[in-house]
Amino acid sequence: MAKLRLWFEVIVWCLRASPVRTVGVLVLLVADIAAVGVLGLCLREITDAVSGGDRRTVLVAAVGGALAFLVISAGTGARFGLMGNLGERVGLRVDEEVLRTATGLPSIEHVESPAYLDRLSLVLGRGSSLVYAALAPLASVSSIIGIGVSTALLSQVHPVFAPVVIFAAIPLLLSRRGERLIREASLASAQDARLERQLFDLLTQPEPGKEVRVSGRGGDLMQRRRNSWHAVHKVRTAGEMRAAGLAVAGWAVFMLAYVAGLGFVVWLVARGERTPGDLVLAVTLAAQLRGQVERTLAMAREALAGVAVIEPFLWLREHARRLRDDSGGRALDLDRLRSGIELESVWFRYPEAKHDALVDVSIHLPAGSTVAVVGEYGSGKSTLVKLLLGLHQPDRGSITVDGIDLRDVDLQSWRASTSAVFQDFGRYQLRLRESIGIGDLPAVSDHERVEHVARAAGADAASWSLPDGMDTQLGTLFSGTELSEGQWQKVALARGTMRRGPLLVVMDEPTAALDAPSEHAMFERYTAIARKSRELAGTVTVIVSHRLSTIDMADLILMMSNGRILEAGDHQTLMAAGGPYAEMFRLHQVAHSTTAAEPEH
Ligand SMILES: Nc1ncnc2c1ncn2[C@@H]1O[C@H](COP(=O)(O)OP(=O)(O)OP(=O)(O)O)[C@@H](O)[C@H]1O
Repeated sequence: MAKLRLWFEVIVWCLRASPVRTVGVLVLLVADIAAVGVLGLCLREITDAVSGGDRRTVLVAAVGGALAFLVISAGTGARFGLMGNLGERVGLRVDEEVLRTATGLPSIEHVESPAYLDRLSLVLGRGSSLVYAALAPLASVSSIIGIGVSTALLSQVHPVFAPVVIFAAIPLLLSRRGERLIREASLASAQDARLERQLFDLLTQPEPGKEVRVSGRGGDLMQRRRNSWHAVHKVRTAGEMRAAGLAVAGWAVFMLAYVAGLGFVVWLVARGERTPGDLVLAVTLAAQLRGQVERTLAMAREALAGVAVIEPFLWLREHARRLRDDSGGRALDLDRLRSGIELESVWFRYPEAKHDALVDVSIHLPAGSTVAVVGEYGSGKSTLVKLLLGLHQPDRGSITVDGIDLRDVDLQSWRASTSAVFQDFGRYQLRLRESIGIGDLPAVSDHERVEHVARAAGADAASWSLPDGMDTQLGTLFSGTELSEGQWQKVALARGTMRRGPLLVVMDEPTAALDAPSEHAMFERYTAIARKSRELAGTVTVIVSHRLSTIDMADLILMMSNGRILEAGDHQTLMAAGGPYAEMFRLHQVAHSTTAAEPEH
């Protein structure tokens, strides 16, 4: 049912994209049905009229035959050309829908799910195949009628030709089976294909490329890429070989029947039971029948390529609909936090991961507090903040904001009440003003506010001597000015503070690219901003950091390990408790004093 609906939808997209081309394809399909029969009949008339000396019939049949030949020879090419053009236009529409789905969903579960990514890689850039899938049934009907007309005319030559269509259907059926094998191979190798693509990007793109060159891991990565390529190639080649074997077998059956049939008519003509015109008709129709079957197969191949896109396309749609339904709820209507954010027995595991990333996490983050999350690598700090932002949903347990469960809230409205800066921040190659302003889209043209935020974050066009001040184009993509890592980070920080009075501010290692003095200055500035937000909206500010020197001023420190909160409290309390936090702090101080005591060379 969903497939039928999609079929109608694609036909409507085609008509909207180009009514002339769509109708052109349909007209050519109908013309193709008649042309083969007309050509055969005209050739028979010409042969018999030449023997009988009937010049007028020869002339009329020659014109008819020429027109039919023109439709057959030029029509198919023209039809594929028109369909290709329609495919490109509709492909854009399909890509847009997929991208809108990918970016418009409230959570990011989908972009971390291999099942989703596999489907996405099969659909993106291949939307045009849907046009073939939608028009192919019509083309197939036209081809099948054409084959029927040819068969009926051949039966006129001799009834023994009536079952010829069965022989024409054998290659069709075997080819369909072959295409299914190719499709299965393509899905089975999608994950390796994605890995191969990723390794290729890693080796060729400038940012990761630097690291690869310095570390000298280029050869190893190339070997891995080669292995992935071979894995993909092996599965796909096996599928293609089996499909080719089936196609050859189908054609062999058809060709045997074709040769035997023509031999039979030659024998009938030799015995004087049929005219030479009948022989020409049989030769023409049988040859054209082969062409018709070939065209039908080509159409079926295109259609199946489209079907290979239909399944993942419908899957993505359904997946997006489910995620949207799951996240449906009322808008969060809070102008300030009174109690705070409460996590109660929260468990979370990434799709297809083997371990829980969060294990039974329960904690109250009081309104107006600054919370620092610390712990070793992979202990669950980023996962915790992603759940707080609603980018993932807990598998068990709940997160409530002033008593309202985030599960019952329209996540877009919660997102509108939050600000976040991540370690892997975006480098938006826009003008500096826009790159900061998009942190709060409705305020992107508020120059005064953008400049104030930029100054506060140290993303100051004047001190960076940018050629066009705040209007300087950033990045090299559009011949703009490239910024240093630290400068890009300051832009990201400024963007993260554009929103006024957010209820939650998240900083997931936002200062990792800054030197120690810049980081210190940055935290002083952000503590002041957090204080102001706290008065305005009871904002909870969550800072994830590995640098203990920057977190001892937090009101609440969460010490994480293996997805659990081991300890929670302020710096003095945790130090007095002498637990894992105190131990980590002591080791940090020892390491720091050892480094400081080392003689300079
Ligand atoms: N997208 C993902 N898919 C599967 N597992 C993931 C994913 N992201 C993180 N994990 C796993 O979840 C656990 C917690 O990861 P998380 O990124 O939250 O740790 P972290 O404390 O922020 O680490 P770091 O300090 O290195 O940033 C780790 O075991 C990690 O391997």
